[in-house]
Amino acid sequence: MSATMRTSSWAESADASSARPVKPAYVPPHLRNRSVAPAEPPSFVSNANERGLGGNWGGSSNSRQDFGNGGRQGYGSGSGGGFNNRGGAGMGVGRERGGRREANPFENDVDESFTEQENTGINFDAYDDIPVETSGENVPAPVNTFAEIDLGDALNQNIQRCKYVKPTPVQRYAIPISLAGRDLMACAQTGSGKTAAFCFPIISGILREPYAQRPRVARTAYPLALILSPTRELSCQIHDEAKKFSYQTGVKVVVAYGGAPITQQLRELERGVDILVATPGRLVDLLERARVSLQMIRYLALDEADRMLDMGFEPQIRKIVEQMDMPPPGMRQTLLFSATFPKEIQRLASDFLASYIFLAVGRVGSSTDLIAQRVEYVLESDKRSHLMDLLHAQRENDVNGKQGLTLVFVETKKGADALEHCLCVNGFPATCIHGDRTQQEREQALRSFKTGNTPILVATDVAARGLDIPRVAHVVNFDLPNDIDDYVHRIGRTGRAGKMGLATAFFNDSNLSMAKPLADLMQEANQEVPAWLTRYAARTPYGGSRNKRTGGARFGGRDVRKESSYNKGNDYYGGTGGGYGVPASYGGGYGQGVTSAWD
Ligand SMILES: Nc1ncnc2c1ncn2[C@@H]1O[C@H](COP(=O)(O)OP(=O)(O)OP(=O)(O)O)[C@@H](O)[C@H]1O
Repeated sequence: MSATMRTSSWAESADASSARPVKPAYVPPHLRNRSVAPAEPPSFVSNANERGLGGNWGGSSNSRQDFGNGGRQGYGSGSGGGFNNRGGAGMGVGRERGGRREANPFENDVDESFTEQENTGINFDAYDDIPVETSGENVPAPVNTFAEIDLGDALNQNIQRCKYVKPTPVQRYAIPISLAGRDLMACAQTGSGKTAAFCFPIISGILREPYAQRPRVARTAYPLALILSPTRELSCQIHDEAKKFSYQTGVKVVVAYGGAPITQQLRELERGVDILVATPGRLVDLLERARVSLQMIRYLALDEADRMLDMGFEPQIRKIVEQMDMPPPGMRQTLLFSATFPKEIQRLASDFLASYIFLAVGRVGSSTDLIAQRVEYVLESDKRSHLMDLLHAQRENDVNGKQGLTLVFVETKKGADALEHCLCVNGFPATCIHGDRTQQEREQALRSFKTGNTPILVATDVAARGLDIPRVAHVVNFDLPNDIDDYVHRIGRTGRAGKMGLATAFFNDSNLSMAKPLADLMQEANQEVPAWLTRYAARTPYGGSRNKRTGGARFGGRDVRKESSYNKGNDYYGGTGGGYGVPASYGGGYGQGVTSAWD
């Protein structure tokens, strides 16, 4: 067990630093003879090398103790709300195909240490003035209630079990569009219920035509739907959600992701699969072993689609979608979802779609914006002490004894380890997640964070997208990302499903390229932009094309087909008209006939 796990109470730990031989001990602000005000940014003419308050915590990493992992729970054996927490035998009342009892996926909900049910207190009024824009031909009308949609009794019952009272804006639009059989590119803000927006129509569609004849080839699975996501943890989360939505429907959901033993996943696949949730790497492996065939795929969903189609993942996605045996666009239904959709990614994505509808659901109206954003000028050398000041203040302000969770984003895996260590030795219970940790360690870290045992999680971007962790009260961008879209996803780990959240970013001269996009984004969200950031923004250009947001003031993306240059093919992708694989039927026809709806 790491030091983080051994710390029983955050409140005790920061003050009880004498209990362990830790060096250097964190000195809370009230015990220091110093001001705790954040460092002022240097003037633009000075070299930014003046030191702010606080000691140099950088030295502490040399004194790292070996916390080891000895006490960590084994893979898949943890209790309470863990990822891929399948196989709770005998708990459920349902029955899967093949006669196995179906575990009750709702049981873990009450197993969480936070007993308030997160979904009951959603401030849906905050969604009332949210802007919505749709484009494409014959856009189906949105609905206001789940009752208006014919999802079937079993699915409706599960929606009730999830305590979803009414659809979120993205669900109001995306579900009727998908049920009408249309391809969809949906861009909606973080934490707004996109998972259900693509899962409901898929489950409902499979239930409506459940008897598709599938080939009988020994040891090869023929799923009807494929949901791809960029990280293992997100795939597990989608799997957990999809299991809830499909409980007692007979629809079988299986997850396959790297870093975990493949044999267990193969066994699950052999038992039958309707919906396969997967990360691209493990899926390619399964396809190459001929243990999965995509021949029967009727639904393809890409969650975090812009991430899936950027340089890191695109070749694998093309291989899966275009070079194996998956039916082509038009023969399958394709649903792409994200909170951000840069233009160049939209162009790539159109290769996978047929006559699609673009849906943009904007941020919640400014006065009720759910995430309060702060940016503070903090020199590199002061970041650690400044973070500990924030964490300390947070603890002091905690009136009801129920500490919110804090997610701290750093740039590198080494940086994550070092910061976790520094926090631990200074009595702040922290754990970390990044790509160099084993899957077992990653899952344990998340579980410990989620349950509140370790209320501080230091993470690289592996945790930036999609993870839905209740009670994340504060996201700290200890190191700012280089891309404003990454910032949007990171801060979206708080303020989810109508809840309020706080996001603090540390900015210094190494983040100049982010000054303007950050200032613009904060202004759009009606956040207070510090005068010094405005000055930086005025002096520094955008940090490359990726930092020009496509969505303008209200959206995380806008339909690229509306741009006059769309078919001219003279941007940096270099193709000529149609070079993006845009179906001929588009032919510029989106200039007119574009429907636009405002909620
Ligand atoms: N109709 C609804 N009513 C109440 N809660 C809902 C509803 N739909 C979804 N939720 C809850 O909202 C939370 C966020 O949903 P989800 O994780 O799907 O967001 P997301 O849009 O995919 O976010 P991200 O962009 O970060 O991936 C989840 O806890 C989910 O259970």
